[in-house]
Amino acid sequence: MTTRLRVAIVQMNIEAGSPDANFAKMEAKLLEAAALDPKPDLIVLPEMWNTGYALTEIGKLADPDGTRTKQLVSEFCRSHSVNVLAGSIAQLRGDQVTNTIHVFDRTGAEISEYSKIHLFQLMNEHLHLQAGEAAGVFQLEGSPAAAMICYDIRFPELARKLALGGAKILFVPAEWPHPRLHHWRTLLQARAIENQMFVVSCNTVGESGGSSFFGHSMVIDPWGEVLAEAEEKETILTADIDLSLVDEVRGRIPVFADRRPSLYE
Ligand SMILES: O=C(O)CCC(=O)C(=O)O
Repeated sequence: MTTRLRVAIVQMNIEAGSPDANFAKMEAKLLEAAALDPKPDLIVLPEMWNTGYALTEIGKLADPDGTRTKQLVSEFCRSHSVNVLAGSIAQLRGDQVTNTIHVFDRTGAEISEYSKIHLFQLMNEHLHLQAGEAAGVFQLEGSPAAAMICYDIRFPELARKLALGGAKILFVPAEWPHPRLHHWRTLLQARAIENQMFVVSCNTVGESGGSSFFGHSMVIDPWGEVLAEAEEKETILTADIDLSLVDEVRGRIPVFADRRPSLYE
């Protein structure tokens, strides 16, 4: 098990409604990230990067069973010996579409899948997408990790459940728009501080469907310190994480031992 991880976050402009263009761009971005020196252990991609928020035509655009995504990313992981948290994609399952993260290890094996549990009514997600029904912790290079998607970070009880399940690092692919930058930064920091874990978020940039996405992907440590934060432009943001800090912080302020769930659960 390693406690040190170098992460590379692909903050990019997604072309809504154009999976071919987004797949071509993502392939180039993955190559750019893997070529960084030092090389990252993990590459993190944003929410719905294959289609963007083209929700009214999402049934036609979504990746059937995630096949195209899995082929691209799994092969990439194997040939570059890198882990990829493949953001989320719009995925077709039968006649429903989910907003789904796939995680692949260095061998190209899929190690986790998560579909967004909380659909964002303000952007009509509930009219076009099927909500996920399960959340869980997975092992990334031997360390417990978890993922949520965008609006999910407004639900502290989900993050707490994942932390209680052992997660030391939480990944948050997103397409979070203006004008709620202060919500984004505050909620991400709060999830890190209250759960004493790393938070790694990957937002998008650019205009689409009447929304403007502000970037500001962030890496936050278990004290709530911002280790890295992107600006409002396309970039690959990197940070070095030492997961042993989680145990140190949890030892200093024993929030988990001090909980009194019988009074509030
Ligand atoms: O909660 C918010 O303000 C933004 C959420 C969002 O854009 C999403 O979940 O796609």
